[in-house]
Parts: sequence; structure tokens; C-alpha cells
Amino acid sequence: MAQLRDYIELTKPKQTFLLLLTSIFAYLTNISSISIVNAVHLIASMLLSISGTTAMNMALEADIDSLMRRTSSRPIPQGRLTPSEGLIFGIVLFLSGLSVSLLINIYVAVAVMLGLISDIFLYTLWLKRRNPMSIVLGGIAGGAPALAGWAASSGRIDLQGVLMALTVMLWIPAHIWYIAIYYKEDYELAGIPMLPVAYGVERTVKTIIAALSLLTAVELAMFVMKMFGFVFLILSLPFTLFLLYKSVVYLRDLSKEGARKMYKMASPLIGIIFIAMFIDNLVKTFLSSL
Ligand code: HEM
Ligand SMILES: CC(C)=CCC/C(C)=C/CC/C(C)=C/COP(=O)(O)OP(=O)(O)O
Repeated sequence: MAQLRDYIELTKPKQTFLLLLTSIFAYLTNISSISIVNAVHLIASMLLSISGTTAMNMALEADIDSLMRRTSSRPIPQGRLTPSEGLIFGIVLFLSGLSVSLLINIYVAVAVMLGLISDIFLYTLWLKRRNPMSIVLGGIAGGAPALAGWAASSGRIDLQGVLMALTVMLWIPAHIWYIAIYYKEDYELAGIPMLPVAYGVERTVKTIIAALSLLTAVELAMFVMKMFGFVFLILSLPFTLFLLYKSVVYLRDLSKEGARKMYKMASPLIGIIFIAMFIDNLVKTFLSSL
């Protein structure tokens, strides 16, 4: 049982759940074309491929995880699982998820492959240990589940799918860089040049503010281009602007404890935005049926 718990920990359940949520709600924004079979295939494909990618990431990062307070208690640094056990587990899960994605359509499989390439090859193996802006390309992995959900219901990868993925990517700087400010010493110890380590806290917060400003612009663009309506705008814009405002206020603080609060405040935003997309489409579909 302890081993099963360790294997589950390799999949980062909380992160995987929220990533799955973005995929499901991206899928449901095409309410007129959903099918139970496709929805089940999407959920299975995302759970398997996201968990697999995350387990591969943990197996490949066991060395730096053992150097960081936040991650040193994980199964592989603690020797409860070996890196090769973690890698094989991740590869099997991922390939299973990719196979299921092909049951839906080729575009979902493309999004799954984008997630793997971005998370493992661009971020984990190449950029994270070398480049302070690693999460920009690593962020494509974060947007991949939303792209997969849209592709599963629309049958294509188009501008709307790309903008929905971009929405996640522009939230990621607030998500990870507030964590990185809080754990700055950890990343320094492990030699990981996260933005706060390389350019300091103030520069990092200003970059987060720029990303949240772009996120606001993308939300407005999706409204102007009639991809989503007023319901989406009034449910997501205020929360985005609130996090933007609190980030500007945090510029005068820059404390570690303040960073932890900002990280916790950032987490729900991406869920709120994708639920807003779903509710907007639900209301639009209901009104058009009257
Ligand atoms: C480049 C992309 C990303 C990176 C580098 C990243 C990194 C991290 C890190 C370092 C943590 C803290 C883990 C810990 O507590 O030890 C975390 C937690 C988490 N991440 Fe991400 N993440 C990324 C993308 C995402 C995306 C796209 C989502 C959801 C859509 C997400 C959802 C979560 C959640 C829900 C948690 C747990 C929060 C908690 O424990 O309170 N992450 N992530
Ligand atoms: C469809 C598909 C396969 C999508 C992949 C989605 C996915 C796993 C996104 C997470 C992105 C990511 C780079 C996390 C690594 O965090 P980290 O290594 O910096 O975190 P840590 O320090 O806590 O290990």
C-alpha cells in the first residue's frame, strides 16, 4: 500500500486535478457537440498523460529534488522508489494516455504530444536548469490540456483553442513565480536559475504583472471576437484584475510570507476562468434555444 501511495505522489494529484479541470471545461464550452464516450476518453487520456508526464518529470529531477526543502521528501529522493521505476511508470501512463487520445481525434493526440515535448524536453531536460524564463516554454505543457479539451469537442485546433491554451500560459507566471519567490533559497541551493534567483524579486513581480496584463487582454480579445460573451467577461475579468491589483500592491511588500499568500490567491483563478467559459456557453446555448 505504501508503494501505491508513493506512485500516486509521483503524479502530483492536486496539480493534475486542476490541469484536468481546464481540459474538461474547455471540452464543455462546445456544449452542443459533446458525447459521453468522448468525454470519458478525454478524462482518461488527460489523467494518464498528465500523470505520466509528471512522473517522468519527477524521475528526471530526483537530483535537484533531493537538494530542495520543498521536494526532498518525495518518494524518489527518499529512496522509496528508484528513478527508473518512476520513469517506466511515467512512460507507461503517458503512452496509455496518448493511445486513448487517438480514440477521440488526431488533434487531441497532437495536444498530448505538445504537453510531453514542452514539459519534458523543453522545460525539464533543457531550460529549467539553465534559463530564468524556462516556464514560458514549459507553460505550453500547462496549456496543452485545455487545447486537448477544445480539440476533443470542436474536432480541430483553431484560434479559439490556442487563446484558451494561452489563457493558462499567461496565468502560469503568477502560479509558479510566487512559489519561486517563497522558495528562493531552495532554488538557489539546487542551482535552479528561476527568475527570482536570477533577476531578483522585484523584477519577477513586474514580469508577473506584465503576464497578468496580457491575460486581461486575451480575455477581452476572446470577448470582442465573440468567442465568449458577457457572462464569461463578468465572471473572469474582475478576478483577473483583482490578482493584477494585488500584485501591484505586493510590489511594495516583496516579503516571503506575502509571496505565499499571492501564490494561494493565484491558484483558484485558472479554475474560475475555465468555469466562466463553460457557464457562458451554457447560458448562450440556453438563450438560443428559447
Ligand atoms: C510551467 C508550468 C508549471 C510549473 C513549472 C508548475 C509548478 C508547480 C510547483 C513548483 C508547484 C508546487 C508543488 C509543491 O507544493 O511542492 C505546483 C503546484 C500546483 N500546480 Fe503547478 N506548475 C505549472 C503549471 C500548472 C498548471 C497549468 C496548473 C493548473 C492548470 C497547475 C496547478 C497546480 C496546483 C493545483 C498545484 C498545487 C497547489 C497547492 O498545493 O496548493 N500548475 N506547480
Ligand atoms: C497533455 C499533457 C501531457 C500536459 C502536461 C501538463 C503538465 C504536466 C503540466 C505541468 C507543467 C510543469 C512544467 C510542471 C513541472 O513543475 P516543476 O518540475 O517545476 O515542479 P516541482 O519543482 O514541484 O517538481
